[in-house]
Amino acid sequence: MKKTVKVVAAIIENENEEILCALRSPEMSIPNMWEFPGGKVEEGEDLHTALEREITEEFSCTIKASEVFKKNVHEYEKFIINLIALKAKLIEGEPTLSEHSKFVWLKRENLKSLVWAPADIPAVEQLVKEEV
Ligand SMILES: Nc1nc2c([nH]c(=O)n2[C@H]2C[C@H](O)[C@@H](COP(=O)(O)OP(=O)(O)OP(=O)(O)O)O2)c(=O)[nH]1
Repeated sequence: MKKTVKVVAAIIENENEEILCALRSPEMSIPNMWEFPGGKVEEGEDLHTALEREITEEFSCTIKASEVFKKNVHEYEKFIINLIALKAKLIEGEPTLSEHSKFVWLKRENLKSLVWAPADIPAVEQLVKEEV
């Protein structure tokens, strides 16, 4: 049976209504695909704490996570992902690359120009439709 992993992802919006998009590196699972940065929720951890921890680990900056924006369960070849995307704001520092290949800040209308991890598509679609 495939394992289900619970993953939180941050939709971090800046003051220009741009959203942080990160490219998974060739060494990561689901390589060379764009995602909303985040990672796996640890045992006993709440969603907000998990997300804030992951962003500090991966981007050396501090965010404040807010509401859940979109949930999606997606079956990959090797596992099932329960992806929970939360809105977030940068509260300290600027994102710095470590594990990812690159990151970009994009306006909602340009999000579909990237090749997204399949599990992220519903969140991308909802963001493109969202009124700001
Ligand atoms: N962080 C993140 N992961 C995503 C997204 N969409 C998607 O399919 N994934 C997949 C890629 C990975 O297989 C998994 C999350 O693992 P990860 O590698 O980012 O998390 P982690 O840092 O906790 O993992 P690790 O240290 O155990 O490798 O979920 C997304 O938008 N954000």
